[in-house]
Amino acid sequence: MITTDICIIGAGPVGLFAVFEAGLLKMRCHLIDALPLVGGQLSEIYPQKPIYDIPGAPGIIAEDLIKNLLLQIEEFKPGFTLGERVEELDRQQDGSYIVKTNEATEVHCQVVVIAAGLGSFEPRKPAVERLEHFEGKGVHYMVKRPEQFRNQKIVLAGGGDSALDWTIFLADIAQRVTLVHRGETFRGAPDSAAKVFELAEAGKIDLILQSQVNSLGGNGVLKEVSVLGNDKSLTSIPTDSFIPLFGLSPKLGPISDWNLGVEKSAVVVDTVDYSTNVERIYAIGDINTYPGKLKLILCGFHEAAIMMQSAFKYVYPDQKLSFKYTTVNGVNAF
Ligand SMILES: Cc1cc2nc3c(=O)[nH]c(=O)nc-3n(C[C@H](O)[C@H](O)[C@H](O)COP(=O)(O)OP(=O)(O)OC[C@H]3O[C@@H](n4cnc5c(N)ncnc54)[C@H](O)[C@@H]3O)c2cc1C
Repeated sequence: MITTDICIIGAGPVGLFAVFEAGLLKMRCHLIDALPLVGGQLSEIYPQKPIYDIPGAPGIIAEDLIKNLLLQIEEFKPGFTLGERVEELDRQQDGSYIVKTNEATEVHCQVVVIAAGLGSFEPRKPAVERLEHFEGKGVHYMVKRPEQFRNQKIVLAGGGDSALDWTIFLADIAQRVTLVHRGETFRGAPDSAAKVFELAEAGKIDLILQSQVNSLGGNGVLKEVSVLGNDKSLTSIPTDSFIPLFGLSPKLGPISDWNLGVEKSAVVVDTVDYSTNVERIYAIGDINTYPGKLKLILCGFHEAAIMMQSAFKYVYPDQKLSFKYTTVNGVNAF
């Protein structure tokens, strides 16, 4: 059995930064993630996307932010169990917990921090004939490595931020990008929508509005998509890759069995310290909800700092916590 002070479920950006905040208070952490790699959505969904709203790190590429977070917590020597999903929390008589995974790993801890993001997230799949048949043979639900699309003919579908951002990004490296959207206007950021219209007007991409991709064709690998217009017209587009981007459907998974307050697939927390309704269990980052919640990385970082100050009392019940600034470079490890 692994023994630690704080067990963090989810090694996304927020779970990783929580290790730093715990470390400043001399609390040890062990992280568990269902994915085989750390970084959460940043590693799994958009490793190459620039992030513009991290204070002091303008335009940082997602995977670089994760590398930096790992560097920042290195001195606190966190433990990692990757590729295993937390299934069960077992409360002990003294109030501590044993956290159990699907691979029978057990972690004994004083405090549980749920930093599980979207839970077990799955892409929303549109109703397109033969979509699943071409998965891995031309159909991609995420853009993990944009380079793989270099010089390809690509069709994207969707009207949100992901569809707009990737249309703009891939326009520079693909042979041809076509964006298909069922509406006339986009749900995504107005700036990105304006840029997409600009690219279409300049002839750099093809924009097909008021239409939907309705079937895929090819022999073994994807060769074409067929697009059905609202006016019932049918167009066939030669395609190497089809990327439907209709968001992720959050699934709480085992978290919904832990007697926590849950609203709209998120864990309800107290905004004083991001604690849940169950003592010694906190929830931070995208997984939690409270009035005014914003699902942003920097909000999760803030929650981690506040939450660790509150958790201190369970790890060091005999000590009084006094707030200090981090003024020393190189905090001692344990
Ligand atoms: C395309 C896109 C672009 C974005 N751009 C920005 C941006 O520019 N700026 C910004 O601030 N935010 C952005 N976001 C949002 C940002 O990615 C999230 O706010 C952030 O990832 C939340 O971090 P997190 O650590 O809470 O959760 P996540 O990154 O979701 O990580 C949670 C981890 O928990 C794991 N997990 C879940 N359940 C279990 C379980 N039972 N057992 C073990 N592990 C589990 C998951 O596998 C996952 O790795 C973007 C999101 C998307 C999809």
